[in-house]
Amino acid sequence: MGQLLKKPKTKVLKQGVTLVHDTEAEKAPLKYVSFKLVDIQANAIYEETLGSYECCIVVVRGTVTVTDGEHVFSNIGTRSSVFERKPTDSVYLSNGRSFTVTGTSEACIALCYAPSNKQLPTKLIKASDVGIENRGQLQNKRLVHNILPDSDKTANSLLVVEVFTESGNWSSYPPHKHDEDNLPYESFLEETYYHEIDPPQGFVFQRVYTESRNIDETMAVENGDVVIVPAGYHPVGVPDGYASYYLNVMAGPVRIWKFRNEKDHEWILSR
Ligand SMILES: O=C[C@H](O)[C@@H](O)[C@H](O)CC(=O)O
Repeated sequence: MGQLLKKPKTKVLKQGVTLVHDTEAEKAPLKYVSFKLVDIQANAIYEETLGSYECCIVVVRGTVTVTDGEHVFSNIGTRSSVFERKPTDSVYLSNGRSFTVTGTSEACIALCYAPSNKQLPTKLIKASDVGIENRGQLQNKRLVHNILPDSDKTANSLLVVEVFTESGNWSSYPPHKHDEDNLPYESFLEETYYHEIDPPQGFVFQRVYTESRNIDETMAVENGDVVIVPAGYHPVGVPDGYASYYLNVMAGPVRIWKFRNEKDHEWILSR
């Protein structure tokens, strides 16, 4: 297997708290972005103190209570499955903050990290405040929940978005990249994908490839996998009969999402 596809690797941290993904521990080839996925049982507590990182805690499913010692966000989370296709609650915590997450039901949280040196206020990103976008046409349609878009100044470097792609459709397509620090034409953003598939025995195809093809991995991605995008184009194709969910984390030297479509495939936008 190449180095960009990460399968779940469970590690019990303490009673009722299981680490499922940890890109840093898995030595992912990333400098800016890191990602953890944690399963929390009811009444179990995950705790962490952030160094020079900020973190967006996304309540993937179930409900939790988050506190940083000053704020308490009780019983947040809106769904028992991502495939309810509704936005969820998230919490932004800046560098230097300590926090705990207590399960108020059986829950799964995504911890999305990026560098941060200027401490910003802790913030509950309510489901009702998440921007919803229907993008694309024909077989390129997808539903996007903008949890932390670059237009939202809550964070210093973190960008977080979740994307739903229905049966037989493509997303992150036409292939685009954001791997050159060349504004205003393109920004450099590393990216992670946390994938879920419905029904869960399904798979999606994702290719990650650079202009030079020094990176060129085509993966069959299964439910619960993570894909690392250090650079390059990164389209996703969803087989007939299945639905795809992925949670994206992006970060780089400048917090702007400015991508470039691959010239060979840009024509599909003008149909
Ligand atoms: O760069 C961002 C990621 O590729 C996805 O969030 C993508 O933009 C989703 C989409 O528009 O298909």
